[in-house]
Parts: sequence; C-alpha cells; structure tokens
Amino acid sequence: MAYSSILSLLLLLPLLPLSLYLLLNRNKKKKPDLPPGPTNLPIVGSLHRLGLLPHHSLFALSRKHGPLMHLKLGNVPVVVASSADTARAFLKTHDLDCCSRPPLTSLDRLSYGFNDIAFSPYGGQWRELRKVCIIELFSSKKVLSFRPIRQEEVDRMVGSIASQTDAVDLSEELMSLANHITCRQGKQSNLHTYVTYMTAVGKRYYAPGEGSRLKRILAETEALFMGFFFEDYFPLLGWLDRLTGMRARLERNFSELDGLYQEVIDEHKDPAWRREEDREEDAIDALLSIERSGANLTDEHIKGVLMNIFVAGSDTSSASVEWTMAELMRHPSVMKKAQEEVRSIVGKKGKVEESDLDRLYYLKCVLKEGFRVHPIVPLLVQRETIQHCRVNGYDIPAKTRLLVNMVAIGRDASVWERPEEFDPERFVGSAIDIRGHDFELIPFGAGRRICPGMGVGILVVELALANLLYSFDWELPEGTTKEDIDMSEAPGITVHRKSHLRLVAKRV
Ligand code: HEM
Repeated sequence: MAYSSILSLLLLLPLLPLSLYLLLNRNKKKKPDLPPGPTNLPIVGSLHRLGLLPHHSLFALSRKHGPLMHLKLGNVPVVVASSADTARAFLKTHDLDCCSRPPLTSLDRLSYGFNDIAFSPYGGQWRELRKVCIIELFSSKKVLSFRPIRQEEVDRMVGSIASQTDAVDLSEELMSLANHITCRQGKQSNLHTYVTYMTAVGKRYYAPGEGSRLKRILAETEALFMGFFFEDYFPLLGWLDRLTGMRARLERNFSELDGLYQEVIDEHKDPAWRREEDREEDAIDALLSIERSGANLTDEHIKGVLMNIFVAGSDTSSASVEWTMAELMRHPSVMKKAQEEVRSIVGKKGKVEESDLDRLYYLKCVLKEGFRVHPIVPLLVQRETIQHCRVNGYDIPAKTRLLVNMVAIGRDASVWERPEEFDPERFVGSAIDIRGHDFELIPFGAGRRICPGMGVGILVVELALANLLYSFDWELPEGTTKEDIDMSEAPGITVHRKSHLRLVAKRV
C-alpha cells in the first residue's frame, strides 16, 4: 500500500510545477490586448511627439500605426480614432462606455468643479443640466425666436464691411459678429439690456473697451485649456504647476471670468432688472428660476454654463467662416459658382435671409468641404472611457482618454478622392451630412456628447457666408496673390488661422 502511494506520488511529481504555476497565476488578470502605437519612452510616454498642433502629429502617427492607436501621454493611457469606422465604434456602438470627459486641471477650475455641460463627467448632473439647456437655449423654438437678432447682426457686419475702403480684417469682423450674437446688447442703455439669441449675457462685453477685455480673457482661457499642467499627466508632480506659474495663471483667469459671470447673475437677480418691461425672459432667468424653486442648481452651475457658451459658442462659428472664405479666395472658380448660386436664388432682395438658406445647395457643399479640410475642433473634446470595451478586437480599458482625430478622418484616402484638395463638388449628389450620423464628417461630434449648439452654429455660419458672397466681390490686397494666403493654424482647442484674413470687399 505504502509502496503504491509512493509510486503515484512519483508519477505526479512532474505535474507539480504546472500546478504551482496555475496556483500562482490564478488571481492575475490577463494583460489587455491594446491597439498598436508608437513606442512610449519611460516617464513621458509619447508626450514629446505631440508638438503645438497635436491633431497633425497624431495624424502622422496614425499613418504609421493605423486607425486605432494606443499611446501614453505621461502616465495617461490614450487611444486615438483616426478613421470613420473607429469613430463610429466609439461614438455610436460604444458611446455609453466612452461618453465621459477627463478631469483636467484647467477644466476643473474653470468649470467650477465640473458644474457645466461641456467638461463635466457623464452622469445625472450632466444629463439634467444638458436637458435644461436644450429646452431653454437650443430647442428649435428658441433658436427660431432669435432669428431677428442673427439677421440684424449679419446686416450690421455687412454694413461695417461696406463702409471700409481699405482691405477689411475679415477675421475681426467675423469674430465681432459671433460675439455680438452671443452678447447681444439691449435696446436702451447698457443696464437695460435684454435677451441674447441664446443666453443673455446682458451687457455688450464686445463693445469698445469691454470687447477687448473679453477677448483677452477668453484668449487666455483657450491657452489654459491647451496649457500643460503636470497634474494632468504626472499626478504625483502636480505641485510643479505652482513653480511653473500655471496655477497662478489659472487662478487669475478664473477670477476674471468669475467677476464677469457674477455681474451677469447679479443683474438678473436685481428686482428692477427683472421687472424691466422690454425684457424677454432669457436662459439665465430660466436657470435662476429653477434655482429658486429649490432644485439642485446653484449659481456655480449657471457660471459653468456661461463659460461653455463663451468658449464654445462664439469663436467656433467665426473660425468656420474664416477658413472657408480663405479657401474660396484660393479657388476663384468655386467662389464664382457659389456667388452665382446665392445671387440668382436671392435675386434683388438686398440680403440673404434665413428662409433662403434651404435653397442654397451649393453653399452647403462649400461649407461641408470647409469643415472637412479645416475641422474647427479637430480632436472633438477629449473623452474618457467609463468602462472597458473592445474595439476592432482590441481592449480599451476604463479610464482611457479618447481622441477622435477629425483631420485624419477628413484626409482618409480610402474615403475621399484627392483628400488634400479643396473641392466642394465631391458633395454634389452626396448624401453625407454634418449632423453626427455620417462618421466621415462629424464637425459637431456625435453621440451623447454631440454639440448641442449645432443647429444655431450651422445657421450663423450659413447666414454669414451667404451674405458675404451675395453682397461683395472679393479681392486680395494689392500686390498679393492667392499663393500668398497664409493657411497656417494657431494652436488651441478651436483652430483659428495664425494670421488674420485681410481682403478687399467690393459692394455689388
Ligand atoms: C460652427 C460652430 C460649432 C462647432 C464646429 C462646434 C463643435 C463642437 C464639437 C466638435 C463638440 C464636441 C462634441 C463631442 O464631444 O462629441 C462641441 C461640444 C459642445 N458645443 Fe459646440 N460647436 C459649434 C457651435 C456651438 C455653439 C453655438 C454652442 C452654444 C452656444 C456650442 C456649445 C457646445 C457645448 C455646450 C458642447 C459640449 C456638449 C457636451 O459635452 O455635452 N457649440 N461643439
């Protein structure tokens, strides 16, 4: 008996290492099968590869590593979607797994601890705030009710351009248009201001003096959004942000913006202001009355929403028209065709109105091509995965940052013929739309976090461009040719031209 036990023990002996291996690895997780990507250096990962225009650096990397790429920025895992298919996988198939936002240092501070829509993590609070704002700011009824204001401001821009004999700074005119629409001044005095087309910021912060103040503050906000904070990539080194001065800059910008928002809120809380006869109820009133009703909404949420509107609502529309006008100047035959369309459809009426826009088919093709070649928010707004998902057979762990690269998607040679060329004809007869269903072209994003201002953004851009083409013939300043037009980009979440677009406008 003892002999047979010893024998079976001896026979089992070779299996011992295998059993030990299985025992030791029982609780170990399988290593995730991550998408391919560049080799990451210790500590910095691939941060050194990004440069000032990360959408272009990432596009170059995706040509080497493919449409789904994994890399590390500092300590942080990042995936980059660079094709329509991978964008669809993240923003449609796995939208719920990927619809949060990363808690970046600057966003945290400037959104009052994520009490906003654009930068707050996915959850009940974001859903509530987005719902209120969609009803109060972005519903078709609201957008329609602000139509006269959009028209008046576009007319004002046309008048201002017509009054200039030298080359016009079109970038400045468009920026001014977008800001006027956002911060619409009231009829009477600067205290008795009334509704804006979407918020009601009250005073004309873009008026001389106030305007340059707002512009400077917002330029700094943009710079801080793109600024490098150690905390975001190396959480243990967050204290270095004090040494670099970034923390102090952030605090300064925060308190300037806070002062501005507080003024708007105090004004709306003032009983005299509230009784003002001429004043229609606006979004701030609506948010304040929800606050008064005891709902879980505070002044900080209202300030967070104001920040979103200042940042997301104005320079996006102006940049879209600016880039498209620059391309039209480089492509005179396209300009001519677009002008012929708008002039023949609108006739001798004197201006283009919103009711004309539906008939301007070629103009819409021109704008689509503008968005394809120059996506204004080229990496959308960074997202963060909420839970693990599998895309294209690869693991995408929870808490991975997601970048969707619109530059790569817009120049994907397997989708677009001659992708480097600006040619609106490619959209003639094409069913591709820009409203978040066709992932080849999603300038407003897609899925749950799609831009809620898309409807109004499209109207402003179409109305402004149509009137510029209808009212003027455009020439380059004397001594310059179309080859001289500088098409370089300035760094930022929203991509602007590096140099202002200056053109000579001839009234027709
Ligand atoms: C041509 C004009 C515009 C463009 C190209 C644009 C583009 C975008 C893009 C790409 C996103 C990110 C979407 C995503 O993550 O999937 C976004 C988000 C957003 N946009 Fe716009 N936008 C424009 C106009 C506006 C306007 C006029 C407003 C409002 C005043 C606005 C308010 C917002 C807000 C609040 C978000 C955050 C949505 C969320 O996270 O839930 N945008 N926009």
